[in-house]
Amino acid sequence: MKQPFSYWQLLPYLRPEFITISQALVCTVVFVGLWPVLASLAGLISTAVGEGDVARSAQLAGLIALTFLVQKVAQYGQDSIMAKAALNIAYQVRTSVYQHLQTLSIDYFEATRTGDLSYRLTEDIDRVGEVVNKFFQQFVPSLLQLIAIFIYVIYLNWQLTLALMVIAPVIAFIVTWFGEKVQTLSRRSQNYIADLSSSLTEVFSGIRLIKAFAAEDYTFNKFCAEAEQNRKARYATERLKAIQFPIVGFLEALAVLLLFLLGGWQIAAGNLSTSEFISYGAAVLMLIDPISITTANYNEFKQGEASVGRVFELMRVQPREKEQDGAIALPSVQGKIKYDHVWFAYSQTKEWVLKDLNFTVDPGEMIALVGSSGAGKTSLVNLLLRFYDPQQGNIFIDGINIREVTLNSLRGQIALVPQETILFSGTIADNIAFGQPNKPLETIQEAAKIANAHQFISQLSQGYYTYVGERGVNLSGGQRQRIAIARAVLLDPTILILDEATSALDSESEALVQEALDRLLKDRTVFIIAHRLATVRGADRIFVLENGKIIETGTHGQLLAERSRYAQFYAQQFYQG
Ligand SMILES: Nc1ncnc2c1ncn2[C@@H]1O[C@H](COP(=O)(O)OP(=O)(O)OP(=O)(O)O)[C@@H](O)[C@H]1O
Repeated sequence: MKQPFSYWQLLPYLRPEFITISQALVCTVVFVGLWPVLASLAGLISTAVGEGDVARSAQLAGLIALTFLVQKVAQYGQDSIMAKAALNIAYQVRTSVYQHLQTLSIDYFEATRTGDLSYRLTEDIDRVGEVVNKFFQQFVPSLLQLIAIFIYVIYLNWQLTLALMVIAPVIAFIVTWFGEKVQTLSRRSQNYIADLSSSLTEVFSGIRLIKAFAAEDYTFNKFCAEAEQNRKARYATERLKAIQFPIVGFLEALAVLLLFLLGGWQIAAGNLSTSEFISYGAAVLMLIDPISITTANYNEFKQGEASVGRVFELMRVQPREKEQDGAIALPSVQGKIKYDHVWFAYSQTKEWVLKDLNFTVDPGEMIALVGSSGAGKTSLVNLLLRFYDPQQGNIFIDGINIREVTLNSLRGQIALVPQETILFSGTIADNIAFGQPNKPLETIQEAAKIANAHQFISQLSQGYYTYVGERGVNLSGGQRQRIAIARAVLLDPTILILDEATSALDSESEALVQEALDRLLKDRTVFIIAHRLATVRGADRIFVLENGKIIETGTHGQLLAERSRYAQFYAQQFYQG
């Protein structure tokens, strides 16, 4: 489907820059207005030189130099002020798109290729900034220059101007045609480069799997095919541009020749003096630059329109889990959780993933969720964080419906420790205090001590200031888990959701992680997606999920005694443990 887009969408971002742009335009008017003055001075000095009048020639030369100087200062003002406005606009667009993306639901990011999103936020927005800059810095001055000089040449000799105008529509038609073509081709090649960037992100993040499956050739061939598509599309655009410029240039040359012929005719007819003809010629030469600049700009604007479209398309995506109007901040809670006849389906599949969940968890209780893969454990906890909303039923924390509270206040009281610890680029301290930049180092260290992480962090070369994440130090699985635990300790949530790591740790590391977890879980309401025997045994209650339903609840001992489904599951999953 073709998206409705145009540069009008940039208008709200131009408004705050109104004063800056106006200042730049004042400089533009001075810059442009001096062109006809220079053309007429060129006519006068050529006559003075022709007459051998040295004094007048020198006087005029001084005047011309001064005019040029003023004009160039005005040009500097226009360019520098406009660059500032354009960069401000790109910055505003970039930050508002980023802010908007943050409000979107998890499923949007699951369905969208991250490479494509990054491309839109970087390359596309840069192009938007460039277009705004060129519009005011080049296009508007060139257009005004065209208009000013045009009025001047009509004033000098309208017959000559009329004749020259015959060629202008031909050029305009050819320029427009090429512009449309270039836009179509360039949109295609931008899509290909976005595909390429997404594939690269996938490949680099899945590099272990690719190597493990010896799939290098397969991914290389896929990469080559995508790179080839991009090459072809880019070449088609470049070839078109290569034809466009010579054709427009040739037409311009023809126009100049025509000028000489017609000028001779007008001088012979007594309608034009030689000095005026020289001014006329100088003015026409001054037309060439703005014509080629507006031609080039037109193409860039067409290309840029594709970028504007791709950027603002993101702004039109609406979050699915919205805050209600008048949502209140969730007050500090005790941690009583109630699922009241909750039914949930993912929007893509529409099949019920959770069916009529109905339970209450008391403050400080630890619930282990067990069940086979796909039973709905992750979905159950996702609803508590409002990553998704249930289609039927409601969830309450301390009796407050979570749909009625602000997302920040809800999520601020729940900590999530995922199976895989994600470390962001930054120091270890930044990672522990993730999202809480003002925490003092001592508090961070306290959290790390509780999480059994302090010792190994202190042994790193730069301690808490050691860089991790991309291009940072490598940490073991157990160390990463303890950083994730420290993160949760620092957040000190009332409610904790823990997706237990499945990968086996060596026994020393396991003991350290377990000890850290025991401290973290104390006195909080906890949901653990349990993969280990020790966890299910230690839970106050176990919920056994099957096909989106809770089929059994109870303690480990109770459930085993009942010869339940849990007992079978236990035998299969944990017996070896
Ligand atoms: N984002 C999603 N979009 C569509 N369907 C999904 C999504 N996430 C999970 N599902 C489906 O929902 C069902 C429940 O998945 P869920 O991840 O909650 O199960 P789980 O018990 O946590 O499984 P596992 O132990 O493998 O993580 C599965 O059938 C799964 O395919």
